[in-house]
Amino acid sequence: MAVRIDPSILAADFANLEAEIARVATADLIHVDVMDNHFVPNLTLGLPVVESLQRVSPLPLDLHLMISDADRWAPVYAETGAYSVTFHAEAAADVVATARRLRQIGARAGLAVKPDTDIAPYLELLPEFDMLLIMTVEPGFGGQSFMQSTMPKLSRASEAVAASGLDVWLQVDGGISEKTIELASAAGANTFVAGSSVFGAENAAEQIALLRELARSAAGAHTH
Ligand SMILES: O=C(CO)[C@H](O)[C@H](O)COP(=O)(O)O
Ligand SMILES: [Fe+2]
Repeated sequence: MAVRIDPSILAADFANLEAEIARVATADLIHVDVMDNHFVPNLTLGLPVVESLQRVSPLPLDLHLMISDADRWAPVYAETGAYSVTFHAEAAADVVATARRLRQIGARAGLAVKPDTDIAPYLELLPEFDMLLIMTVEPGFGGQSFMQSTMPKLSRASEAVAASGLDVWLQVDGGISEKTIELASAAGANTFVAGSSVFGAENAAEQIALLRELARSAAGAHTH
């Protein structure tokens, strides 16, 4: 089973992003948290920085938009050439129309839900998405504790994806470390965002390898 590790640059040195991305070159994707101080109470980076990262990153960019008015802005971010654009269900008026726009532009379309948002209404829309992001912390800040209470929702999504036969990735984001990744993998996640646990490690490549190995072995435990 494919396991993807996506370091979140929220935990990197923002003055040296190109060098920081080089430290995690053995990962699969670079996770970029865009926050607008409106949808979430924090402000990170926007289009000019995403465009610059797009020019220098050897790995595909996985944009996580924590911004209001996702219907309007998600396609604009996709136009930067990003590999994947994930927007929040809570921030979009028409999730299907927005996902279709993203795919038309050539990006993978991801749909994110906060810990308290039910995933059930979106599971019948699986063919419209390439990825579901089940947040495992309240979006807004790095370094928070993994919320195990989100695991039943992840299992439910995993069962729906398996039943559909579609290759929709299941991503988790928030508090993913060597202590929590097996739980998320056993519940069906295959795409793991890790900020502080990767960028906070002395040897980021070793930490990525460890997370990958733990996720792989725990995935074997998962049965539908
Ligand atoms: O979307 C996010 C926060 O809203 C980040 O991607 C996430 O928090 C990663 O940080 P950490 O691994 O340190 O929890
Ligand atoms: Fe994120």
